[in-house]
Amino acid sequence: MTLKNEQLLSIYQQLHQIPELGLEEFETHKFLQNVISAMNQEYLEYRTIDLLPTALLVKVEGKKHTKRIGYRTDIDALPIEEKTGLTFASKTKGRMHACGHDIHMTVALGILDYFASHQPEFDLIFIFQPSEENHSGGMQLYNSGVLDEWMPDEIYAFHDNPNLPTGAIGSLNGTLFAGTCEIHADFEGLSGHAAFPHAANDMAVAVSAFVLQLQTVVSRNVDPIEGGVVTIGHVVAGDTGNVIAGHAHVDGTIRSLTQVNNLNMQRRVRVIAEGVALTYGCEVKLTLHQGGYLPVENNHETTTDFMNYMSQTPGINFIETKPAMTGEDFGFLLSKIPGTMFWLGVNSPYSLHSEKMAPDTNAIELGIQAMTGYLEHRFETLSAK
Ligand SMILES: CC(=O)N[C@@H](CCC[C@H](N)C(=O)O)C(=O)O
Repeated sequence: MTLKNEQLLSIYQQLHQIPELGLEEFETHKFLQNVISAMNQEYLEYRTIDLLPTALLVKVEGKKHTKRIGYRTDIDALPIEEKTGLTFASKTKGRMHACGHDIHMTVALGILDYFASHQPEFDLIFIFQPSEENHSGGMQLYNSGVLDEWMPDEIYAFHDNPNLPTGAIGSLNGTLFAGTCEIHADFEGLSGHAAFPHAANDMAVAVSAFVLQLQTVVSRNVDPIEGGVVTIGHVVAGDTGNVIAGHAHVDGTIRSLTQVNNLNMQRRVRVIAEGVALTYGCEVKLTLHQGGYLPVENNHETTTDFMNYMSQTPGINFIETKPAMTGEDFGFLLSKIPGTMFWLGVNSPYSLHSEKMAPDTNAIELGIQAMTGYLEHRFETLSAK
């Protein structure tokens, strides 16, 4: 059987209702297994990973085994309270598929279902990967060795994009997404009475200086043609208005389109933190964590073929996009396996990670059609080589 559009929509709505954070996607894993177990099993083989129990790999045995193509979807959600008002909104308080990984999973299931009943020319490896938003699920999966026997020769994945028209396919040759590095810093000073600042060491002042000085990293240390991002999204200091804060904490992110630039920005953030500690006579504990969030660098050969197919095939709206400062741990997989990441338009007025993000679900069918068509075309290209 092949899944009909109403069934795909129902799968999407059920996934949307059960968002789970990275490494906790147990219900999602079970749901995926149930859906896949109803497909034609003739060509399917499965792998799970003891150390990453929510991951699931499915091989579709091809007619030939001389090439292997990987297709990856992420499966985790975000710690966000949903405010879409949808009838099938999240059933779990404080959890939401606000990054559209439920769309990614549904499209992956649609493609898998198609090839489960139309045996592919070569082996296909479907990777249902946990924890894209944090904990570097892609890197953990790769390092687990699960792919060693099933290593794809090339790999593909997409991210949904609320700014593109429904079903549009976007990509580029080169770096699609940024490499990211998390910033976490704790400042320790001395709390005291608001009336006696000279007898205390105010971490509200120190952390303010840190946040302001970080603004010089992109403006003064980065080649303006290359660009970069340093965002501090979370600052806390002290507890009340008449007590000097003895402790402050910040969380943020560094983003750049090259790894060289990312390392340069990390070095500047470290120097600024040390400088603030010296200036304000406090202790600072700084953690910079990049993990597997390397820049997403599309391979020239696969991406040229992908873009040619998408731009020349009737019925596909292909848009050559600019690089974006979003991060993706698919960057790690692309640093090991050549391949292509692309966008799928879902036309929503609300951005990724918004509590109101509600993708246009018509994109599901269009995404499945575009990608099954491309894979069939890719098999022909590879067979002719
Ligand atoms: C597509 C997307 O929104 N990805 C996330 C990836 C987060 C990486 C890491 N946890 C970090 O915060 O640097 C993004 O925020 O871009």
